Amino acid sequence: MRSLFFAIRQKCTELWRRCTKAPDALAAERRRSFEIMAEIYLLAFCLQAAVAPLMFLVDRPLLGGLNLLCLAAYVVALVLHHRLFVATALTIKLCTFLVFVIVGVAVAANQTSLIYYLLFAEVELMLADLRRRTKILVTACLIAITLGVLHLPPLHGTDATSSAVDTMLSDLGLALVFVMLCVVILRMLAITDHHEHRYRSDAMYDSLTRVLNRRAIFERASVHWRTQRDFAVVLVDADHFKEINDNHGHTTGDAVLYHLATLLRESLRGEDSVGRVGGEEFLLLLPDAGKSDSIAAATRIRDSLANHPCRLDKVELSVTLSMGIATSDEGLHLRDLIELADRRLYAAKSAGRDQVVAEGYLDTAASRNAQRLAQGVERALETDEA
Ligand SMILES: Nc1nc2c(ncn2[C@@H]2O[C@H](COP(=O)(O)OP(=O)(O)OP(=O)(O)O)[C@@H](O)[C@H]2O)c(=O)[nH]1
Repeated sequence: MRSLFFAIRQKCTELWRRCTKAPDALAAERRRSFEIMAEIYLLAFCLQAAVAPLMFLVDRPLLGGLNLLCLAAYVVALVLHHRLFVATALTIKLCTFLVFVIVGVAVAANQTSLIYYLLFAEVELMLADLRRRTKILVTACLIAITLGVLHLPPLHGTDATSSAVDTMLSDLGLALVFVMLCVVILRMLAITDHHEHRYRSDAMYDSLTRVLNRRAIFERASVHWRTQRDFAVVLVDADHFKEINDNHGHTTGDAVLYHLATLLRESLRGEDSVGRVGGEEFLLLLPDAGKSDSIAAATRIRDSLANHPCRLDKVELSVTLSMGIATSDEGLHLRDLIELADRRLYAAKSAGRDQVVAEGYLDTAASRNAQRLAQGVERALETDEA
């Protein structure tokens, strides 16, 4: 029974997600509005579907029939919304809704809740992806309609039973308006949160390897530096990577980069950071690590790569890594540290690759690559200070 409940719940959640998810092609700034409007259509559909049978039960067939009309209109609106006919979808929904409210007010003894439905229509209008001018114009129309509806002469009878039923319907209507407003606002916040997380993650992480991007890793390094925390930097570069691209294609090269990044991340501790700072070049930050700890980490990475070589289509691609290590006590500025790690990386390459260099080269002139990396640090520091 429990598993059946969970299975149904999962299916419903999946269906809800499928109906409300913005198409991938939709521009980032339009996704939030798209998703919240899709949620409103679905929510309105569910609530009115729940209320429709009640209308027939309490002998209000006209309202019940109008409810069914609304349900059909919401389905059409949702389909059109998904085809990005956003304005047409909203027009259909609003018009059907207005007919429902106007007729409802004319036949019901108690109009209060139906008037509040018009307020909800205004909320919907404001959230829709329409031009400001259109919103203002339609708002003016909604105000006029609301005032007009307030002065509609009631067509209902005045016997005691009918007014008790109408009061019950009116209370139910008001409760539904509250529920809709709460759900819409909470969903709106959740959708905004979700998109903000996504944008922040896109801004921080490298899209190919999912480790930190160049700017984010340098910013993190500058935070360690400013807080005067002891740390080590390790520059890691794949050897002869060009050959992998040349011999197996760029897509295979991408897969190898992804494999290397995953392996680096998995070989380090939780507080360490990995970032991609160039094509096949990664920067590791190891807080509280001295020279011997960082050499141990580098050895762990090389062992891990030896034990888990990159395999694609059952072909094993042999990749080795060269690394240069520097610790925070070896430079007066962060850029010195990065330059030193780069000189040591260069030394590892010159000495035949597939090795780790953690000593020496303190006085050698900076390589061009080191200057490029150091500029990255400066930029990260500038952004941080701004
Ligand atoms: N597949 C793939 N290749 C990339 C990417 N970014 C850079 N590269 C390639 O990485 C290669 C780097 O080549 P080189 O700088 O000559 O270095 P290398 O071949 O690794 O040689 P050494 O570093 O000296 O061992 C170039 O062929 C770039 O095109 C990427 O995102 N994907």
